[in-house]
Amino acid sequence: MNFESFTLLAATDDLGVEPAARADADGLELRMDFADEPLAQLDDYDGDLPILVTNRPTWEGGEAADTAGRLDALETALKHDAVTAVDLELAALEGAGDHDAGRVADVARDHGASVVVSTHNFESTPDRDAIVSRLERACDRGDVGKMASTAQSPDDVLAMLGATRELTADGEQVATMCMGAAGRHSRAVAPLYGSRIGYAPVDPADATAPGQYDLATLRTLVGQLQNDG
Ligand SMILES: O=C1C[C@@](O)(C(=O)O)C[C@@H](O)[C@@H]1O
Repeated sequence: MNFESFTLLAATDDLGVEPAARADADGLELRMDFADEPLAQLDDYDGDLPILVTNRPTWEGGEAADTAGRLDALETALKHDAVTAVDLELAALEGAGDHDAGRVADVARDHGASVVVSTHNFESTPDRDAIVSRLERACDRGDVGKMASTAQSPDDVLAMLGATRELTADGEQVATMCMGAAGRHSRAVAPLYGSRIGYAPVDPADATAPGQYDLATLRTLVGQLQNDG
């Protein structure tokens, strides 16, 4: 996955959804922190879609303990040919937590995999300049800078879309979305402003974040809006 154009990922904790995702997804996001035996799942995987692996620590809204083992698991996952991208938290790359995530980025590059550097806010959305500044730091450390914030108003979504457009115009690769009910439509609209990655569960009951559309719906929405252009 090079993310040179919009890439829609089926977000999941179960690689068994791959056949059902093929019609609408460009790849899978395996949320290793949500999954049962994620490395065994990767050992058994024989699907067609490429995989981005994420192992989100508890301090960034996930379920993985902040241990060296969390990063070790990502490094082991990167040894699988189907794994062509990895998500690393900006905070982990900038020294938060107890372990240096930079070693995972090095392994990713050794395997020709893309590095998505992510940052999340489950309470609010910063102003546009703060979004730009934080995403620039993320872009400096990987191939795509990603922000998922929580919108409380249409103004929050406007700030995220404006930042997305600004950074894209500057030549940066970003992935942006606003979580929650007020931000939900940004998942369909942000790609028109340059966002490179979307996340959606095959089954809406299996959402990995607030406000996600199901995969088929998001593919339809983005496709129709892109065709309107
Ligand atoms: O960081 C992201 C984005 C996301 O939180 C979303 O809002 O769709 C979903 C997560 O699975 C993914 O790792």
